[in-house]
This record gives sequence, C-alpha cells and structure tokens, in this order.
Amino acid sequence: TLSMCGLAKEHSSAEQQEKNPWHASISIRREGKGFEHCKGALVSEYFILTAAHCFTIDDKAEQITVKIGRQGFNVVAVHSHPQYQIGKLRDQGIPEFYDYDVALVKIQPKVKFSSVARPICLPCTAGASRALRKPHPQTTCKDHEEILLPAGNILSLFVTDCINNGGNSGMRRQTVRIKNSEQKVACEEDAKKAKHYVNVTNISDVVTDRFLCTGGIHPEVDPNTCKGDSGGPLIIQNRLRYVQVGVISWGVVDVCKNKRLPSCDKNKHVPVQSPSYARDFHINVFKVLPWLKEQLSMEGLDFL
Ligand SMILES: Cc1cc(Br)c(Nc2ncc[nH]2)c2c(Cl)c[nH]c12
Repeated sequence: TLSMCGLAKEHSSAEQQEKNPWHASISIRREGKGFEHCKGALVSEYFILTAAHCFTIDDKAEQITVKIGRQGFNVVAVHSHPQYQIGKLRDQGIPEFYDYDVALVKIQPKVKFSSVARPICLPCTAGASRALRKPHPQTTCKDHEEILLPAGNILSLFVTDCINNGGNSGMRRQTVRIKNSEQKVACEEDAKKAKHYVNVTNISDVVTDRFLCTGGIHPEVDPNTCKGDSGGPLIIQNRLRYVQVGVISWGVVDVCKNKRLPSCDKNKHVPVQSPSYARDFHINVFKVLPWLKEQLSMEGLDFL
C-alpha cells in the first residue's frame, strides 16, 4: 500500500518513538574526540534529512551510525547541500555561516515502515497533499506554503532529549512559534547576541532568506534548542498529520550547555530561564526544494 507519511500513534500510553516515528538519532565517532550527536528525520525508505554542520569533510560513512528507535542503521553516504560552506564568510568576521545547512544521509538496509519507523511528510509532495487533505494533483506547492507558513506566528514543534524517571534518555516535544510576521525582524536582530556574531553589522549577512526564526518571549515564552538538537525537524501538525517545514540549524544560546537534561515528565515543569534574545534558526525546507527533489528523485515521493 502507498505508505502514509506524517502519521503517528497519538494515545498517551504510546511509546515516544511511536509518537515521533520519523525521529532519528545520528552519532559520529571521531578518533580521540568521542562522539558528536545530531538528530534527523526519516523522509523515505533510505534517507534521513538532517543538518550539514553535523559532519566535517573528513567524516567517513563508517564513523556514522543512525538509530531509529532501537533499530541501528549503517550509513552509505552523506549528501550535504552544495551551497553549504561554513567558512564562506570567515574573511568578513563571520566564523561560522549556516546558510543551506542541510544534508541527506543515505542508510541501509532499507527501512521497513512500522509503528516505530515511518517517514514525516515533506512539503510539495503528493503525501503532504494527502496529509493536508487537499486534492492531488490540483493542489500546488504554493498552496502548501500558504497553508503551512502563513503570515503570523505559526505554532510548530521540535523534539529534544530528556531524562525519564528510569534515568535513561527519552524525547520530549517542545512547542515554539515561527515568527513569520512583523516580529520576524526582531527575531533575526537577536542573532547579533550570539557570541559568534557580536561584530556583525548587517545581520542579514548571517540570517539569510533560507532561515525560519523561533524563540524569544513574545507572544509566549518559547523553549530553545540545544546543540544536540541540530538537524532535527521543525514540524507543523495539521489535525493528526505532521509535515516538516524546517531543519534545526543554529541558535543564540545553548540552553543545555553544562546543564542537566530536562525531565521527560511534563508535570515537572522546567522553569524556562532563557533570555528574551534566545532565538533559534532553522533552514526553511521550502527554500531547498530543488535540491531535495533531485536527491530524492528515486524515492517515490512524487514531488509536486
Ligand atoms: C541547534 C544549535 C546548533 C548550534 Br551549531 C549552536 N551553536 C551555535 N549557534 C551559532 C553558532 N554556534 C546552537 C546554540 Cl548556541 C543553540 N542551539 C544551537
């Protein structure tokens, strides 16, 4: 049967992985330096969408492992976006430049879809039209963008690590608002508060058109990402279906640095101590569609 993307178990007693069956954990082993951890989202039988900055040019596929729930996968290849170049603006005093910070990790064996392993919907695919209950092929990519990213503050979610009562790590959904309104300017201005960008005069050199901005305290206090959340999906929930609109790229304040992980127990409310300028930046999936379409052309995703 045609696999349905963006479908999860919703009942409260479902396992975390059943509630987020696209969630992937990526670990990169580096000789003498331990591990780097990132997140990603399953987007087809063979590919995980994540952030390009999780990898360096020296990383070999053998050093990388991907886990979807309890299941481990080998990595065949990492395809970073061709325009991603972290050192591109070093001469202009910008040490790290995250434009086009996306990558597709090809895994093997082919993922057998189940209640704990199922792809999230990518915008501008037939699966996303079905998930949005819009007619295919009448519905266009532009329609998807108007539905998913209208002007205003858009409710979205990402998943972060937490400690459950058993002491091992779980995952917890965080709700944030994408500032796609007049607040977008203030959101992007706060990028200057990142230690890497204090000397930047023109913030649009760093926060390019490719980014969505979340975080801050207006209209509500948004939780923030941690470095370990890099590569995870920024998701819009529409009824009981989920569509990925962003890839977590970078932030102003690493709220997890030298801090214990928050508890997974929702009732143990973690007091949000982030400053008002703590913002997070995500690559807008709509801005990298030509690359996605090319890389995923054999995956049967039926791009619009
Ligand atoms: C998700 C994520 C990635 C990276 Br890389 C961070 N580091 C950083 N941002 C700017 C320069 N370096 C952070 C921070 Cl800080 C919070 N969340 C982050």
